[in-house]
Amino acid sequence: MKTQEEKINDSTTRVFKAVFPNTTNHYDTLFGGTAMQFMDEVAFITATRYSRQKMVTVSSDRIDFKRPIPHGTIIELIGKVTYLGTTSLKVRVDIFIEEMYSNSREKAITGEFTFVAIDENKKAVKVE
Ligand SMILES: CCCCCCCCCCCCCCCC(=O)SCCNC(=O)CCNC(=O)[C@H](O)C(C)(C)COP(=O)(O)OP(=O)(O)OC[C@H]1O[C@@H](n2cnc3c(N)ncnc32)[C@H](O)[C@@H]1OP(=O)(O)O
Repeated sequence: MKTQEEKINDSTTRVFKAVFPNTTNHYDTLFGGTAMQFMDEVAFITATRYSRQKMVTVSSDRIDFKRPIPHGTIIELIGKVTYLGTTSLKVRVDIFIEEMYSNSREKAITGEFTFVAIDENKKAVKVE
């Protein structure tokens, strides 16, 4: 039986993507809405890997866009469970920018998402 800390570590989810022009706006930076979609997906995967239950998004908390993400960079999204409630849990997702041809790396976006575990009748159930 895993401890809560082991479950959080094991469910921490890292996804890399290359930022190509099909995801960028007229400033040549990643669309904010596209970043939010990537984050929701990584948060969902993290919540599901933590609980192995059906999870739905109930809320997205504040999302801070600290740096623009230029095309031609690599981004890493990291999702980590930060809070466990009774039927809900929170996942923080950070996006880091890496330049392709140097070791430069900086945090660009941070956000938090709340998920609720549901049963076959779509009712909230305890997160295991
Ligand atoms: C063209 C290309 C397209 C590509 C595209 C790709 C998309 C790539 C993205 C993929 C991403 C996948 C993501 C899939 C997941 C969905 O998409 S889910 C769809 C969106 N979400 C929904 O439809 C959920 C709708 N809401 C509900 O069904 C109900 O509110 C729920 C979730 C069953 C909860 O029911 P309820 O009666 O409100 O429950 P209640 O007992 O009041 O609260 C339950 C818990 O939620 C908490 N809670 C309730 N409201 C809130 C709130 N506003 N804030 C924080 N906590 C709250 C409560 O505090 C409680 O927590 P605990 O104290 O038990 O821990």
